[in-house]
Amino acid sequence: MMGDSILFFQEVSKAYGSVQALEGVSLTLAPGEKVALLGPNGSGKTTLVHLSLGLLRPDRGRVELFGESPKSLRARRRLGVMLQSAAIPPTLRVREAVELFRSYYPDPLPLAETLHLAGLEGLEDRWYGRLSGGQQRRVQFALAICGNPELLVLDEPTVGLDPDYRRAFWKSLYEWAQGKTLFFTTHYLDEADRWAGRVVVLHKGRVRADGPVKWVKSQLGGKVIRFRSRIGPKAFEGLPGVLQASAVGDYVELATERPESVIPQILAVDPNLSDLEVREPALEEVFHELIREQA
Ligand SMILES: Nc1ncnc2c1ncn2[C@@H]1O[C@H](COP(=O)(O)OP(=O)(O)OP(=O)(O)O)[C@@H](O)[C@H]1O
Repeated sequence: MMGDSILFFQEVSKAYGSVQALEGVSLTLAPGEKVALLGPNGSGKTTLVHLSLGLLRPDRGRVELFGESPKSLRARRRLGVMLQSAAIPPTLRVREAVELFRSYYPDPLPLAETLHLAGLEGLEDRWYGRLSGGQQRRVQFALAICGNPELLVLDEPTVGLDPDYRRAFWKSLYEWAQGKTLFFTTHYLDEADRWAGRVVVLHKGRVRADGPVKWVKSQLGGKVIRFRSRIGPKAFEGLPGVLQASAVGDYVELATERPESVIPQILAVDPNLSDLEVREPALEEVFHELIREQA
């Protein structure tokens, strides 16, 4: 395996019948990394997560968790997991569920701290099956962190959470996750942008981009020039160095690789433009571009 990696994939492929879900995926997670796994529906994210956890076997290649088979009990005791669905008995009370899961781990978090981090205070005596979908998600989060694991794997953890709790969830997670390794999938690109130090973009079962968020953003080499103008985006579209022009609310936005050469030209087209700024593209813009390139 690679050094003291937490998770290691080497040339991993997995097919379901004729559907090639993953193809030649290599990936290493180092201790303490916060990694978001992104990709459109069906790109192979859940398959990759399930392989990491030993729930699936690769057809080809190698998967190691803490340097061992993901099926090994020793490796699993260092791992917390929150998947898209959870088989938790409906008549188990919240406190009982957390106590049960804590008992699987050698050095669990205190019960009160777990309940606090997951926002479950006041719900301890409720049956799991009688909770709302969002509350059940909180219980699943509590079960994922209650063992105080070194690696936390989360598959779309914030689906079904309202915006307030989504924010609270990430805040709690980060409070807990100092020094831990985090691997999560999400369709909310703002979550990856804000909370991951590194993003891996999957598309059609292959890794399309892998690196620090800033690096992935610079992959396309682009910047966005934004300004207010009475003249519409069409007037700027054909200028040399402008890749794309669009109207966003009152603003015109231009994608370019050479803002320094484009700015004098746009000032020549509209000397009265205002609120000029040059910014990095949002992860969302880069993501769609990366996928479009490969379509
Ligand atoms: N058990 C299965 N049997 C057959 N095909 C499957 C199975 N599980 C997944 N697939 C297919 O494998 C591909 C990858 O699916 P996967 O669930 O890994 O994607 P995903 O990126 O997690 O998608 P989503 O964002 O929709 O959750 C898809 O084409 C999917 O239809």
